[in-house]
Amino acid sequence: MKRIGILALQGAVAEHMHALSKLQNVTTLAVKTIDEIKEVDGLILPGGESTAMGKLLDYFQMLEPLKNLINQGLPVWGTCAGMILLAKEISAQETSYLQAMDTVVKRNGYGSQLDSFQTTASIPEISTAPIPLTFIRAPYIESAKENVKVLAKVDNKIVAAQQDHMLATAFHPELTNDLSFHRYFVEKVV
Ligand SMILES: NC(=O)CC[C@H](N)C(=O)O
Repeated sequence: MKRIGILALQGAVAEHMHALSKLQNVTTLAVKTIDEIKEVDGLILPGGESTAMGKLLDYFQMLEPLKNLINQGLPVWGTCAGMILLAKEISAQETSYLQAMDTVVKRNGYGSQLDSFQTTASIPEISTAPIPLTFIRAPYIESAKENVKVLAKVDNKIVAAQQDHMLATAFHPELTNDLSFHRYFVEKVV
């Protein structure tokens, strides 16, 4: 049995818990403190608003301890805002947060909320079937070092990537019925 935490300071927490509840051999925990995070085998940083989540992490003095846990190998998956939190650099922004993945991320890379969209992509590492992708005021990875494995591109922009125990998606698998990214995280990354 693997225990997956979802960082529950802000954002799409319930949706990830719901998706994970459909998998076998997984229990979920909405985590709000570093002590709770130390109890899980893997952590999801959900979508939401990266500035708000970053401020909350800072306010609750969780930024440095979480950064250390990730550096020590805690498996993490950042979706959308979570992907922004994981990036070493955020394009056109001075502050970045967990500085864990060797990526430069562009926030709101597709424009405003109204430019949210859905598409499908074939991502062989994740699933043999095409995967539906939901982008909501999404970021993309502008550039990544060669130790970052690019999993998917949409319109030639990197939208899913993995670096060792860290997974990042610009889109929201928890808002679709496709469980392949959740399964991949739990089985292959954690
Ligand atoms: N769906 C999302 O997580 C959107 C991310 C948001 N636009 C941000 O910059 O944090």
